[in-house]
Amino acid sequence: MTQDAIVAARSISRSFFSNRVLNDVSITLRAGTIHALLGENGAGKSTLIGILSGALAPDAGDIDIDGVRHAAVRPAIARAAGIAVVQQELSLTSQLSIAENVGMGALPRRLGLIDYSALMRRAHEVCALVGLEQDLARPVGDLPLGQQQLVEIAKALFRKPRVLILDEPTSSLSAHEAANLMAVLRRLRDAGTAVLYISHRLNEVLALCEWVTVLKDGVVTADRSLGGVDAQGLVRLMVGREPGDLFPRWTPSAEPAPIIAVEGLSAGMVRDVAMTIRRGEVLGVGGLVGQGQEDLLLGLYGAIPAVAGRAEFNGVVGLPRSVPQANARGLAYVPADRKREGLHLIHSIAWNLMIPSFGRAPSLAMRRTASERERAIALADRLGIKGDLTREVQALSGGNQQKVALAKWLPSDPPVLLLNDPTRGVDVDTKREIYALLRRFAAEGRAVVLLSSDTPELVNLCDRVAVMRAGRLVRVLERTELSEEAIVSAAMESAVPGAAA
Ligand SMILES: Nc1ncnc2c1ncn2[C@@H]1O[C@H](COP(=O)(O)OP(=O)(O)OP(=O)(O)O)[C@@H](O)[C@H]1O
Repeated sequence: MTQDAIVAARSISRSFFSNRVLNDVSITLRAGTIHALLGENGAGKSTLIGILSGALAPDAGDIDIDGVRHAAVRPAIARAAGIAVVQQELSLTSQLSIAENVGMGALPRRLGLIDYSALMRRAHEVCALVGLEQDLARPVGDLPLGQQQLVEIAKALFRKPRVLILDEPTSSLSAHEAANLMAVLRRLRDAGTAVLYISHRLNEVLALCEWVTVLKDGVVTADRSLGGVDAQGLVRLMVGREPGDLFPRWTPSAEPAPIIAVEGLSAGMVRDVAMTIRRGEVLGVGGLVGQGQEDLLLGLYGAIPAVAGRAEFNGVVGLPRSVPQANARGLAYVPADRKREGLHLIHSIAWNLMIPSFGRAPSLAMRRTASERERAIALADRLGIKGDLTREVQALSGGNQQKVALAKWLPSDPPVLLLNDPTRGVDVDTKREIYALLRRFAAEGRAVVLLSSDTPELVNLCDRVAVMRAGRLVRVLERTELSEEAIVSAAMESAVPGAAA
């Protein structure tokens, strides 16, 4: 690469207590280059970007910014140099408006006061750029997770960064929004921005990036051009061995009789949805971000009130009116926002895994039973959650937190499992394990409803895919009709009221 280095980190090491997370890591970010940073969950990617952006100090090593050497980057230095980060976990303030969140920390001022018209103008520009079509006065907390992710990206662009670091920016975006973001990143690259792009979606990395640095257990195992590398080659670089197939081979096992049948369901954003869910199937739920997919799952789960609808649920007539009622009818729900809903962050991995199914409180620490402990160990093993199970969940990498959130539901074997984007932020090896697990689950005669922003996952794993737009179910694609193009075009078509799954 011949472009100018803006940031050059050399021999960076960093430990948390006795755990050495980065070991002698060097990386150079150059103007006009999109650079991928890859590695499995827990490899040290977020820690490295924390160090590059001033959120964390290294224990050893130094960092040149525009040719000036720093032992550690302070946040003010990073800001002045134009380094902006889009974090994996959102850092927005729910009560503030979209515009205020986007401008936060860089509010334009005039005569000492906030210049609201300049704020709105610039906020409009960057929101339009990322494809966020919303009233900018709306509180961010009202938006679904995918749109919040767009706000987070708009917030970074608001600062006109010279170095833009994105940690899993498309993990809650649909194929359409992700493609739009990639077009934006290419334009920024062409205008000279250095982009560091972290993603577990390898097709995106191949389509977007010119250079890759791979971390494995905190050590750089590759730092090279992406020219001539294919998806299998990327996996090989990351896991250090020959990759197997990502998706399991499976034969359809759906029973014709539905376990759940719903008509005229309206709940939250959802309008007049008719659908069936069958034992033995994985039913995908897709579409553009924020079209009511999450509300559909929450409506089925009794977590948001249904204003209308008839239903038969596992032999019982009527929609569940509350989460305990849904649990009693055999439904489990794994939320997307693991930090806020799925996990008890200040408790250990073991404690989280020991919480028995359907919300019963775990036994007190002094009285934990051997079977609870054994269950936690077996679950951790089943999903490849490595290391000491007494660690607090908040100290885990994002992907490993997601594994814990999923693992805690597995032993209860609920007849219907509602999953909200379960592989978001999860590395390729764990994805493979989760996919195999979900198909096994279906083969055992249970039903899986898989809301996913990852279109290849919908195509390769699902018996049928329900596509939503503006709160309505516009199309149900059967297995024989499934392709990424079919899902995207169904998502973009205008709504067809009354289409039924
Ligand atoms: N604040 C912290 N305290 C203790 N350990 C931490 C802390 N932050 C990160 N770690 C540990 O550092 C290691 C690297 O985590 P990091 O988040 O950098 O990984 P990552 O490559 O970004 O993973 P992912 O793909 O899952 O996001 C993990 O073992 C994690 O548990």
